[in-house]
Amino acid sequence: MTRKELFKNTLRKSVHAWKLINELPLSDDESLMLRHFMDQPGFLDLHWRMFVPAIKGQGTEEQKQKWLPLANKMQIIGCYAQTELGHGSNVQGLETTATFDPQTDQFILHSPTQTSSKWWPGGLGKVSTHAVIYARLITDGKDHGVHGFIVQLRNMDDHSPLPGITIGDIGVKFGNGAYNSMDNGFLMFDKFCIPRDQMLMRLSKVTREGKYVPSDVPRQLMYGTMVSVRQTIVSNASIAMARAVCIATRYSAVRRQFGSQNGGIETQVIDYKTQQNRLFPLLASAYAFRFVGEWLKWLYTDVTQRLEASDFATLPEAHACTAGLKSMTTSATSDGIEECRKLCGGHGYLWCSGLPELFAVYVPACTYEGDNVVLQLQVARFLMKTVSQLGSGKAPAGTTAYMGRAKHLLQCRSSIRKAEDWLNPAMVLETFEARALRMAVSCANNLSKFENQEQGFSELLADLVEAAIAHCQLIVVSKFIVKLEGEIKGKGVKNQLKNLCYIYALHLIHKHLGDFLSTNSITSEQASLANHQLRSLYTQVRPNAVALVDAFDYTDHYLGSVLGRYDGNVYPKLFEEALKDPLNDTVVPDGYHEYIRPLIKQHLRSARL
Ligand SMILES: CCCCCCCCCC/C=C\CCCC(=O)SCCNC(=O)CCNC(=O)[C@H](O)C(C)(C)COP(=O)(O)OP(=O)(O)OC[C@H]1O[C@@H](n2cnc3c(N)ncnc32)[C@H](O)[C@@H]1OP(=O)(O)O
Ligand SMILES: Cc1cc2nc3c(=O)[nH]c(=O)nc-3n(C[C@H](O)[C@H](O)[C@H](O)COP(=O)(O)OP(=O)(O)OC[C@H]3O[C@@H](n4cnc5c(N)ncnc54)[C@H](O)[C@@H]3O)c2cc1C
Repeated sequence: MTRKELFKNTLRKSVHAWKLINELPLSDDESLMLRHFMDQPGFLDLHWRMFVPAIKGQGTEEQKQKWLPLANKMQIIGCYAQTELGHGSNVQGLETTATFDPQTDQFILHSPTQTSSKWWPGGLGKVSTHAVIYARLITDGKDHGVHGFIVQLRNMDDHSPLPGITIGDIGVKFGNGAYNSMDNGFLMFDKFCIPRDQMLMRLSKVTREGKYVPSDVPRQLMYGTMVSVRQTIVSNASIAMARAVCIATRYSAVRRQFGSQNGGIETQVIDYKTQQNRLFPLLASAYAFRFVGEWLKWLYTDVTQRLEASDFATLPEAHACTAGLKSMTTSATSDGIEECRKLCGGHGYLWCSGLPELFAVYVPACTYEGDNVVLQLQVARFLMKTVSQLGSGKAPAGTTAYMGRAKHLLQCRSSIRKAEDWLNPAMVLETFEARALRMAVSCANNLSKFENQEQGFSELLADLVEAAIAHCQLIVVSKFIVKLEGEIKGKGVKNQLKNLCYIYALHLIHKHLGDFLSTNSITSEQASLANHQLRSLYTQVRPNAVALVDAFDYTDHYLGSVLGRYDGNVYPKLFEEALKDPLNDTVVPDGYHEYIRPLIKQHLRSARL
């Protein structure tokens, strides 16, 4: 499809989905499932996942009563317009202004520079009638920082932009289809006025007289919508990883290369230990991310309930966990999808393998909802704070509780003696805890050598990110282990999941061996025992690998991959796909008479001379 066709077709699908949701009707969970099968980014994502939650989280009761019924019936369509051309990560650096005019009881929204143009918001370019706009609040000449406002963008009769608003799509993005179904947009305000009651005023207010009244709740609650989406992105990482792994695993069982004895059949590539060493850790990651996603959902629900009761104690941890796990799982999934493409050899590069499109549509997850490095630095700040409070009498809680055993973890030596010890959950966990704590403490020690903490922090950024990743990996491993300790339905399933859990953990040790060795969390002998155990786990997973991806229950239609077909009938279908290509509509291609024939005829003439 052309961009225009793709966009229009996505509108058609979205509106049809909305019709089904109402007519059947579908529950919230079923509606999410429908979005999952629609399988295309579109304006509904931003309306439901960001616009509505922003009003719910930051609006007063009156604002919610006014705006939510309209949004819930989709009588208005909204988006989340925070990022600008000049600033995305640095939210406090946004430039759009919202200046209160006491004469008219209005805010005047203005884009003072080119870099202050809103740039990127999904659904903004062509669809949204409204947006939650983030802008600097100015009253009586004083800048109070960034706040949220509900703003109507387009005329409700003919969809034209309201006077004072310039709006459009930012252009084609990475990939062929992929994220191009979405109208990511730009927006500029030219002294555009909105009534005072359209500032989202749950967290702070501006009175009729123009007085700014901050509330006593943390201002970071303004970032709540991002926390909520980051949490869902972790579960989505599992879905995308599982999809790529399903394709690569099934195809690896179909594909044969080398190893034929006496004219017999060749070896299935899935039987090569190199293939297993690249594929099975990704299979394990798909399960691991699913379980940590379930846990994160619980954590998010818990913190939301606490916030409602004005208990803000766990907010920093919820922020660190959602930011860190969003970052870690999306980076691993993007890399994993690309690895799955390579695992499928040349055919993985074909569009009909399903992997190029999956990669193109998935990879912006490393950037949207917070650049992955920027987010790990938030985790690092949280860890440095926690380390600095050790010994103060305040026991670390939640995911940093292990730091409370700092004395032990800083000096303990791993008691792994034989390969099977690597199947002991307590030993594995302690190894990850020791590594994470030692990396965090080492960063804290290095930071303390700087007189200026901020300067030290910026000097040590790379180490800090690594410490944050170590902490996040510990969380994923520990939540996988917790999952195994709970009730798991299905005969034999627990053993399979155990294998995957240890593959996940031991492969991380292998991949980050430098961390584990340099922190003395393990010795090189223990590392080689881990590798030995890993190979044995691969052998155990091998006979069940296809069943473990079939368990994701993806239909062929959803997978959209000739290589990942359930029936394994790959080769005839590759031909079928090739023959569908428009280039094969004619035997002699368009352009032959214009370019090829004159070229070769000229060659023949000169050859005769
Ligand atoms: C089934 C298939 C379906 C598929 C559907 C997929 C689902 C996804 C749908 C939507 C898809 C895409 C949408 C994408 C939308 C967007 O991208 S919206 C824009 C997102 N933008 C960002 O994420 C910006 C990133 N930047 C920030 O979040 C912050 O500014 C940053 C965290 C970098 C902080 O910058 P600072 O300037 O340092 O922060 P301050 O504002 O000064 O605050 C400092 C303190 O506040 C704490 N903090 C920061 N963020 C939060 C938070 N969210 N919650 C709680 N606390 C927070 C921070 O730790 C500091 O605390 P301290 O002072 O140290 O104690
Ligand atoms: C597909 C897509 C959809 C989006 N949808 C929306 C939307 O609906 N609404 C919306 O408001 N926004 C949206 N965005 C914008 C998105 O949230 C931002 O692009 C994102 O937050 C990253 O910010 P940035 O572009 O400013 O990156 P930058 O911060 O400019 O990053 C550039 C580089 O600088 C590095 N960097 C930046 N700061 C630091 C630092 N402090 N320390 C070390 N390194 C640093 C980063 O790691 C990165 O390598 C979307 C983006 C994409 C790609």
